[in-house]
Amino acid sequence: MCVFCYMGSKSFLEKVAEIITDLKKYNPNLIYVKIHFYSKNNYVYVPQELLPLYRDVIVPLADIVTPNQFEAEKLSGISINNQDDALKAIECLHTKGVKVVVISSSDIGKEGNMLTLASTAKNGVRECYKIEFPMLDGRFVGTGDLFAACLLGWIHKSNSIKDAFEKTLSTMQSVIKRTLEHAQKLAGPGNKPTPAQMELRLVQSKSDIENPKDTFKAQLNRKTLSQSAQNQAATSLRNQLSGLENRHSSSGLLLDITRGGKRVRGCTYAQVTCAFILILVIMVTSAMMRYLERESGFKAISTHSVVLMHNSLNTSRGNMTHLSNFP
Ligand SMILES: Nc1ncnc2c1ncn2[C@@H]1O[C@H](COP(=O)(O)OP(=O)(O)O)[C@@H](O)[C@H]1O
Ligand SMILES: Cc1ncc(COP(=O)(O)O)c(C=O)c1O
Repeated sequence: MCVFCYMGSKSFLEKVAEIITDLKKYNPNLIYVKIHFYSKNNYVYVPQELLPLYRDVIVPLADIVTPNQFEAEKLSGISINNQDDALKAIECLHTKGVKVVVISSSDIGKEGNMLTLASTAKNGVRECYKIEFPMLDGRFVGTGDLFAACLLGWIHKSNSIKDAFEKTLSTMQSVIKRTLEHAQKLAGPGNKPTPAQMELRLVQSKSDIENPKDTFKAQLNRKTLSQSAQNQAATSLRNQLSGLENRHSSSGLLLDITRGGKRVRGCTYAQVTCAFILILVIMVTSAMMRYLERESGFKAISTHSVVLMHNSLNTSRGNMTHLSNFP
C-alpha cells in the first residue's frame, strides 16, 4: 500500500507518478491512495498550476481517493451543491479509473450537518453510502489525513466499504469531540481555542482508533444519477471508448487480445478484410459449383487443398475447387 498526500512541486509530482506506475508494474496488487492534496476551508495549499497534473495524471493512477468537497469539485470540474452533483463528481472520478471515491466532508446535508459519501465501482456496478452528522464548531488540522489512514486500514482489514466507512466516521467523531472538549478546557470559558490547543488528541484516542464504537450506520444512497449525470457518464464512457479506438488505429490494430494486461494477439484492419474477402470468394465459388452442377449435369470435385496462412490470425484452411468433366 502506498499513500501520498501534499506535494507542492511539479517535479515531485511527476516523480510520484513515475514511481507509482513502476511499482504497479512490479506489484499489480499495490493499492495506491491519493488523499486530499489541495485545499481545506477554501484555502489552497498547492500551486494552482499543479491541478491539471493531479487531475489528469495522479488521480487516474489512484485506487482510492478521499477528497473533501472543494477538492472533489476541483478534480471533477463539477460544482457540488446537492447530492446529485456529488454523485456526478464521484462518477467522474470513477470514470478516471478510481475504484473507491470518498468525499470526506461536504455541506450538502441538512443545515448544520456534514455529509460524507463513500462509493465503490466494481465491474461497472456502483455502491454508494452516506453518513450525516452534526458539524462541530472548530477548525481541525490533520482530520483529512486521519480519515484517509483509518479508511485505508479498515478497507484492508474488512474489505467492506460500508464497514470501513462506519468505523472511520466513528473514530473521527470520537477524536474530534475529545479534541474540542480538551481545547475548550485549555482556552477557558468564553475563549476561542488557539490552533495549538486544537491539536488532535490522537494518542489519547488510541482505543477509539483501534476499536471504534458502533455509533454510525451508513445508508445506502438510493438516489440514482439524474439524466444529465447519466449523459455525462455516458459521454465519459464514449470518450474512453474513442480513446481505445484511437489507440487501436494508432497501432493499426482492429482487435487486441490481452492477457494480464499484455497484448498476446492482434489483427490489423487489412488482415480482417482479407479474411472476409476469402470467405466471400469461397461461398460464391461453392454456390456457382452447385448451380453449374444442377444446370449442366457435370460433377464438380475438389482436387486439392490449399492451406491459407495468415500470420497473426489463426491458420485457416480452404478448399480450391475446379470443374471436371465426367462422362
Ligand atoms: N467541524 C467538524 N465537525 C465534525 N467533524 C469534522 C469536522 N471537521 C472535520 N471533521 C471530521 O473529519 C473528517 C475529515 O474532515 P475534512 O474536513 O473532510 O478533512 P480535510 O478537509 O482535511 O480533508 C470528516 O469526515 C469528519 O468526520
Ligand atoms: C501542508 C499541510 N498542511 C496541513 C495538512 C493537514 O491537512 P488536513 O487538515 O486536511 O488533514 C497537511 C496534510 O497533508 C499538509 O501537507
